[in-house]
Amino acid sequence: MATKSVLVLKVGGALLQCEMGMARLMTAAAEMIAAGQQVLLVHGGGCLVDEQLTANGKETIKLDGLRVTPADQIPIVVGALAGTSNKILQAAAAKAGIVSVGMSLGDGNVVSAKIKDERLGLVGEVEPNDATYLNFILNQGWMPICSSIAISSQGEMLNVNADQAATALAKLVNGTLVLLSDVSGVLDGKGQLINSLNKSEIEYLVAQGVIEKGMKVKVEAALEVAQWMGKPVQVASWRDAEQLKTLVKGGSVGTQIQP
Ligand SMILES: Nc1ncnc2c1ncn2[C@@H]1O[C@H](COP(=O)(O)OP(=O)(O)O)[C@@H](O)[C@H]1O
Ligand SMILES: CC(=O)N[C@@H](CCC(=O)OP(=O)(O)O)C(=O)O
Repeated sequence: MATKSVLVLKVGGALLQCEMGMARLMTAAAEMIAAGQQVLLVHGGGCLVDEQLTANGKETIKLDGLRVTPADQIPIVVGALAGTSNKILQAAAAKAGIVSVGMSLGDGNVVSAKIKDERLGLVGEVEPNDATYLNFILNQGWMPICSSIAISSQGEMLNVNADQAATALAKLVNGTLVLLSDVSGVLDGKGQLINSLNKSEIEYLVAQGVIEKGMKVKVEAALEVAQWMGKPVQVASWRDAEQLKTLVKGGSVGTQIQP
């Protein structure tokens, strides 16, 4: 049995287009798993969705960092996230010797899902529900790799922002959440890394337009979990080999979002 809390690592879609980044991340995950650390990987894939929508002649609209997802786009979104993105990561995990289980938010009753806001179409909002399935996988020493496609009780396939998916799963397993993006953390107006941020500082930087789009969604998701758990959530980069090494040792990296 693991003594430390489950490490919930969320990776953004840009990782999937970087072989080296994936290999480094999976090597780090394999080291942690070998040391008895349970790791749950949650992934996005926004850039793959963009590519697939364009290839199919569809247009993308985002509202406040979230993709408006009309019914005719959902098969493409589901294919890109629960299909291609998920399997690319499973393949990279296998190469690093990790036994993984590819899954989505729709599996094993892990979350409950409903439509977030009618204006966004088939975009989901999720709440933690039942950890049995995830704990079963983690207790085998396997790594769940979870996409952000959910299914509502009405049987709708829903597109969930992957940072918000990671938030629900981190709460579900009472885990330690680390959000890994393609930037070293939250940057200030001059492009410098901010080491620590609390609620009022976040509100100020959002109002100033310094934190926007995907980073706004990410920081708000991180703050929610930090407050819920009473401990900081880290926003860091999968690109940075040094940050990954520190993470393996249990250290702090990137921007600490304070409760
Ligand atoms: N203050 C900020 N600091 C860092 N990145 C920011 C900031 N404001 C906006 N961003 C943008 O947010 C992006 C990260 O969000 P997102 O694209 O959703 O990442 P991911 O796909 O990794 O979840 C950055 O690449 C950057 O373009
Ligand atoms: C509703 C919504 O916006 N869903 C996201 C899900 C993928 C995602 O979040 O990917 P990244 O982590 O790479 O940004 C989308 O369709 O892009």
